[in-house]
This record gives sequence, C-alpha cells and structure tokens, in this order.
Amino acid sequence: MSVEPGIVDRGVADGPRTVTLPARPEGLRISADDTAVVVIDMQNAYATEGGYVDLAGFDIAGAAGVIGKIGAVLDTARTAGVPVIFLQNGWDADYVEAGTPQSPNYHKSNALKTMRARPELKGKLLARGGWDYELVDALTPKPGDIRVHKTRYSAFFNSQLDSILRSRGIRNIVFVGIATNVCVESTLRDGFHLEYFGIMLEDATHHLGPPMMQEATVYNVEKFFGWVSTVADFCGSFGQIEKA
Ligand SMILES: NC(=O)N/C=C\C(=O)O
Repeated sequence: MSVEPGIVDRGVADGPRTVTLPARPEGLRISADDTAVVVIDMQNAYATEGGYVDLAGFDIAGAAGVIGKIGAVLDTARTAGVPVIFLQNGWDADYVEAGTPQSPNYHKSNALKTMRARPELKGKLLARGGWDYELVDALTPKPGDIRVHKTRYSAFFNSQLDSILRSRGIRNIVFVGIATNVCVESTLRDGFHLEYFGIMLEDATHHLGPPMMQEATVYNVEKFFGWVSTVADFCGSFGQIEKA
C-alpha cells in the first residue's frame, strides 16, 4: 500500500475504476466498485413549495438550487456504474410507523406537530402514497436505481439500507440531499459507526434552520465523522470512469 501525504488510501488496487477524490480534510483514493451515492429525502416534503417543511415554516428557498446539482452527481454516478440509492422519509398512511405519544418522534417530528396544529393537513404530510412523500419530479429514479423507505432521521435505523450496501460490497458512501443537519448528518454518523467511509458533497446538500447549521455539519463531518467534497470534484474524478 502506498501512502501519499494528504490522501487516505486503504490499499485500493490501481485500475481504471480507482480515483482520487479531492476532499477535506484529505483526498480519498477509492474505487467506483465499492462506492455508492445515497440521496437523502429529495421529496416534495423537503424541496418543493407547499411541502411539509415549507408548511412547517422553514425557509426552503435554497432547496431548489441543490436539485440540479444532485442531478449532475447522479448522471456521473450512473455513467460510472456507481449505484444510486434514494431514501424516502415518512410513514404508512395510518401513521403507525410514526409512533405513539410514547415515542420521541411523535413529539419532535415537525410534520406530525404541523398536522396536529392544522387538522386540515391530517394524512397529507410524509404519508406513503401521497404527493408530499414522493421524490421531486426532476430526480425521478432511473432503471437500476434503488429506493429505500425510512421512518426516522437516520437512514440506517430499521431500514434495508445496510443490507443493500453490504450485499454490494459498498464501503464508501457519497451523500447528497436534504437536510444536511438532520437526516444527512444522522445517516453519515451512523454509517461511520458501521465502518462506512462517508463523504458529503457540501453543495449538493441543504440545511434546515439558519445557515450556521450547514456550517456546523460541515465542521462535524470534516473533523469527526467523514470527508467533505463538492459536486465539481465528484464529477471531475468519477466522470473519468466508464462503466465496467
Ligand atoms: N430529511 C430530513 O433531514 N428531515 C428533517 C426533518 C424531518 O423529517 O422532520
């Protein structure tokens, strides 16, 4: 194994599917064969006017800007033969999966709180089968992409994600989506504890709350849990790979 300063290299073999992805705090030498792109919750709920977070009073002005960036990442990933996995957050239409008042989710979920405050929205927010739960039109999955349902902020909790990644030999996860400081960070942190290398593309994620939330997650990822890169650097490096 060669060790270049400033590059994390866990001994990945040389070859046409190995790249050095520029990232902070170090670049990463990784293979397209054990890398996946995980798209967190690019649903109408989080990225479209009239969706849950808009109705709950969050500023979603910046969300539209990440849709095109994510589209570019997914085109590059598919061309390189890197699996694309879409997560969708929410619950069954009867909200059984959301939990009872004995669940902290019942009390902390702003979707559930918004529906309790505005009964006319009951059944509409984050319910499987509804518009709010659906992925935004511009990011409709393509043949070969995978969809995974999740019911809590971390995509690893009580979902199929870990099995799907392990059964494909995935070790590196490139994260894009919404919200940087909630579901993206929760999932990247859990992935770290499950021995995945997490890479967040900072300009393909968007936060909920004030701008300092984005900065805080970028700091946390860079310092403690993983690596931070950009859409241009992902597309520049993985864009040179052709499907095996
Ligand atoms: N996708 C997310 O980061 N979600 C954040 C909040 C929520 O789902 O209520």
